[in-house]
Amino acid sequence: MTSTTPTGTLILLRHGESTWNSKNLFTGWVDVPLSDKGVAEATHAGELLAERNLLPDVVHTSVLRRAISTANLALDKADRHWIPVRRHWRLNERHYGDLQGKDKKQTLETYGEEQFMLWRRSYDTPPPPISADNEYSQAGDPRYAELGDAAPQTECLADVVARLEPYLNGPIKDDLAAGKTVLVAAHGNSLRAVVKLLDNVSDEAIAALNIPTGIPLVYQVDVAGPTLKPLNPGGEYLDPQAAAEAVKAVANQGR
Ligand SMILES: O=C(O)[C@@H](CO)OP(=O)(O)O
Repeated sequence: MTSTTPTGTLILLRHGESTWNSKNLFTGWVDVPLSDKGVAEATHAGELLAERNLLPDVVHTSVLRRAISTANLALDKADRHWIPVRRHWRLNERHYGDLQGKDKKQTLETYGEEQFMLWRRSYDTPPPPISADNEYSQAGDPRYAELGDAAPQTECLADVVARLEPYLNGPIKDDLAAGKTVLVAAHGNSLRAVVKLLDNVSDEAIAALNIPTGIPLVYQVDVAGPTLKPLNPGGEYLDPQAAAEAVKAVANQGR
């Protein structure tokens, strides 16, 4: 008797370049729009999906407009603008605490390489928390009202993994298990958290893993167990050459 593993197709898409990516500012939960280049990247992502006939049945996004706009542009290009949408703050970018709105190069110069990289890429050192009167705080933002005092004031990647895991192995896995092709439009660090969970990347190795803007990363996943398991570890970028170049640029931000 042959047994087949129930599998699903999970497409991860980091938003196209934002206006603050182009200005080299720490962004986190600040709700900035796409740049013109980001709009073009998001549209191109839709072309790549259509070319490969990878047509999502449902899309999950964060509650930040750079991810929402990216999903809309890509899906429109792929003629899938009509599919159901689910949004959740658990897919948001890492909250960057008091660094939100600060220039990456200036931060590197002020605090030095070691502190800069600890805040930016260490697994468990969060930046200092943001205060409620900071102009880039999310205090009072109605989209986070349900969180109350639990709303983060800063996060390290470990915090993002912890808040994202129940969503990945909950609503996203449920859609995959129902046979749907799932698009997740999210952010550099929330997708690093997804990749860490899927590929079981160590706390040390995840520091060197960067996600490029606007290039779909496709995983085939086993949906049978309690947690998603990739059948193609590391996934497949639909434009591997562009992805490799863009990954280097993300790694070098601030320099
Ligand atoms: O500023 C941010 O929110 C993120 C993503 O753009 O930056 P970094 O890659 O430095 O973590």
